[in-house]
Amino acid sequence: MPLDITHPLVQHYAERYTSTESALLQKVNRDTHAKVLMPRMLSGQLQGRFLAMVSRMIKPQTILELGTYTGYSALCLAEGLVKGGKLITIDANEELEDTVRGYFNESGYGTSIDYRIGKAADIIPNLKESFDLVFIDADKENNGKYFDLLINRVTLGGFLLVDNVLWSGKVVEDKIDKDTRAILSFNEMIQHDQRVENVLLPLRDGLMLMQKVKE
Ligand SMILES: C[S@@+](CC[C@H](N)C(=O)[O-])C[C@H]1O[C@@H](n2cnc3c(N)ncnc32)[C@H](O)[C@@H]1O
Repeated sequence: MPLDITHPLVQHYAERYTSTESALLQKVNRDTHAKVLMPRMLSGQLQGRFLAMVSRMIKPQTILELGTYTGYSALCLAEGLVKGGKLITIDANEELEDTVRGYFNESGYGTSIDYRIGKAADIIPNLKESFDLVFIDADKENNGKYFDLLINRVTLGGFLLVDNVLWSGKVVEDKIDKDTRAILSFNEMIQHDQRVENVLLPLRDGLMLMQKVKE
């Protein structure tokens, strides 16, 4: 049985006292729950407002997201882009492409978002940019590989966020499956990496927030 990271009543209270989503984000959230497989993957209001707030604090010129899904978190992160800034978001699933492009165009961030379809590990080596903010939310077993591929592409003082690092609480259970093992070893690796300062936030399914402090 997966654990609730946050007591459901506390979660509900936190959502109630967090800014509401824009009309477009509400639509993305609603449509995803009505029409798309695994809607639980969508960041949602609380985490989405957190991502938007972090991005607005950083004011990034360049953002990279791995795992676009229906575009919800990309739209949140784009809120903090400086004028002329760019967000690259990558997803392996081409089935959602038209819908997601529609949301991006509707958002007003359409020209700032570079949406790529393909496997993250194939696309990352061809990216020329360095990034002020990276959000890793794709295939969880490759979190470590993505961190290794990207850490030299993050600007000094820049930030990374990795989602689902508490894996429905399975990280503290006795019985460990393959996916949980990958999450555990990623968290362990980050804890010992001197290039980053890290905070594991028990928000939703766990967010690892890191700042690159050393080359
Ligand atoms: C958890 S969802 C992303 C949720 C989204 N970031 C949000 O918060 O609304 C994970 C996404 O990663 C994508 N994905 C899985 N493996 C991938 C890979 N190797 N490369 C790129 N995307 C991948 C899936 O297709 C899925 O849409």
